[in-house]
Amino acid sequence: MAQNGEPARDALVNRQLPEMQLSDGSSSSMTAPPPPAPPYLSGEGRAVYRFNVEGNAIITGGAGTLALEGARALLEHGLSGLALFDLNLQQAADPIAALRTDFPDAKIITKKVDVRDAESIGAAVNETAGQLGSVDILCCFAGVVGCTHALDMSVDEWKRTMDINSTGSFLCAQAVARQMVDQNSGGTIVFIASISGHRVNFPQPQAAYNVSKASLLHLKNCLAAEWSRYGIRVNSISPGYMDTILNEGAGLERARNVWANRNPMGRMGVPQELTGPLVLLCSAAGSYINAADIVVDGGAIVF
Ligand SMILES: NC(=O)c1ccc[n+]([C@@H]2O[C@H](COP(=O)([O-])OP(=O)(O)OC[C@H]3O[C@@H](n4cnc5c(N)ncnc54)[C@H](O)[C@@H]3O)[C@@H](O)[C@H]2O)c1
Ligand SMILES: OC[C@@H](O)C(O)[C@H](O)CO
Repeated sequence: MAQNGEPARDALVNRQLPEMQLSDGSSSSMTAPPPPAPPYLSGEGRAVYRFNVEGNAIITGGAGTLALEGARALLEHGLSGLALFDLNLQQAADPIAALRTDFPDAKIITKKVDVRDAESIGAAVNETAGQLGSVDILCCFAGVVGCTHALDMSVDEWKRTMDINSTGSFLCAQAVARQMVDQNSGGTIVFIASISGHRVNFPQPQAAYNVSKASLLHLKNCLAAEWSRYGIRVNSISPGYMDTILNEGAGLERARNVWANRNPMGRMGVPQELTGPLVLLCSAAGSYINAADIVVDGGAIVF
């Protein structure tokens, strides 16, 4: 029953969750993590304050264009510590240095990590927790794209795309969720999926990429269902065509015109346009957003 505009919080806490069967044959019985404390509508409970980003984040593909823009936004909203994981950190030496200059109070570290390598991910997550004190947020941006007709697709290209975009995101989420469960502090995980996971890209042939991104949309549902009991929210963002290096070369010049012409807004997106949803999902403003996908594509998906 609501009183003074606030939910009856007592009714929401100490709720027993349905038991879940574990892999060792036992079952877990847990109490639901509590909702945020009141006041909801006044003072620091106001929405504007709920967009503060607290704790420390790991961002994979952290040397990429969209990831660096996301990192900057999380730091602007209060992130204390940031670990950028990428295979090729050198490509982003300048923007990473700029983040360190612009956010002198934040601890910013980098780790060379291949998201296909479970062992090195585990070690890097442990080291990050040691260096920053905790891991509270994971954003999985690491990804690759290829434009090969399905008739010509090699097994190696198919596997590489799936290994990095799909399995790589799972391995990072698993390692970070293990850390979050040990911390007993909950957390939030965001996969960067794509509108390519919702529909088939046109005009470029991208079966492997499209399927890898579709897998993330359901993976976030599965992990949200399993990990909410530990206070871990799992969501995704599906960008449309954004103006980044990923969409340059490889014969994509003609495709760029097609994408803009088929978009109700008549243009591609710019990296900054992803940052609002990322901050929402990584802050208390998103505390009841779970297993959701936020499409950021100018309306391309319906056109
Ligand atoms: N740009 C777009 O239009 C668009 C649209 C939808 C989704 N996305 C997704 O957003 C993410 C970021 O895209 P971007 O445009 O910033 O591209 P980007 O190429 O700038 O960034 C991708 C990053 O992933 C890193 N990476 C690749 N393989 C890796 C591996 N095995 N281990 C660790 N890191 C690895 C790269 O080094 C690179 O820094 C990708 O997952 C992409 O699929 C992009
Ligand atoms: O659907 C948009 C993308 O995921 C991506 O930018 C594109 O398909 C890469 O060429």
